[in-house]
Amino acid sequence: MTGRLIYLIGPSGSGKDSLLDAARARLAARGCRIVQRVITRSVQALGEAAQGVSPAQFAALQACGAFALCWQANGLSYGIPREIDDWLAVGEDVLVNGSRGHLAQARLRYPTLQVVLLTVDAGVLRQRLLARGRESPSEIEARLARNAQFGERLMATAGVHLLDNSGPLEHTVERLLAALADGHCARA
Ligand SMILES: Nc1ncnc2c1ncn2[C@@H]1O[C@H](COP(=O)(O)OP(=O)(O)OP(=O)(O)O)[C@@H](O)[C@H]1O
Ligand SMILES: O=P(O)(O)OC[C@H]1O[C@H](OP(=O)(O)O)[C@H](O)[C@@H]1O
Repeated sequence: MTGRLIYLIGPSGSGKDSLLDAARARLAARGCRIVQRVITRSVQALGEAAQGVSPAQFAALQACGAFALCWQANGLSYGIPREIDDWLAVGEDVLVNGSRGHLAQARLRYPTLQVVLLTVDAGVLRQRLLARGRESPSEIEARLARNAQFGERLMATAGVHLLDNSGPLEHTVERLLAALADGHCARA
């Protein structure tokens, strides 16, 4: 029996961490794990359920095969611990906060990956990033510029389930849970 790997992606500031936090208990009640990421970000700026490591520590973990998936973006390195393979192997569903830039590689390793793309109106996105205040104004502009690389191409990609988070977070939580329960997140 193999569990489902659900790969949540979306622009920086679209609300991935907020959505995972808000849905965490209900996902757990359904047997879906949310994996803790390893990120080369200072503990002060983590702002999410992630493990902060130095670049040297990240490189050492990567070298010894600690990650099922890993990527670089926004000047940081991100790793998904390989424990997810054990969970999937015993039939547990696993949800990861992924990267749009790493989607093709993730699909190569996990051909049945279920992709959920969180979307948000452009003006709302900028306001949310500014209000969050985790990055400097120039870093925020760089993140918005990164979004332009992806454009709307991903929204038209087969096997990508769109989930809009421009409105209240509680509504997005309900729609995520419904999509997962109904199997609307078709396997790629
Ligand atoms: N539906 C919503 N309504 C209002 N504010 C929201 C909503 N969803 C998220 N936010 C706020 O938007 C900001 C960005 O959300 P969050 O940090 O979860 O985004 P993210 O996609 O995880 O970003 P990143 O990829 O950069 O970590 C936060 O300040 C959060 O509180
Ligand atoms: O732009 P793309 O490739 O989708 O994602 C790049 C990475 O940046 C964001 O993390 P954070 O804002 O640093 O927490 C995402 O969660 C992702 O891991």
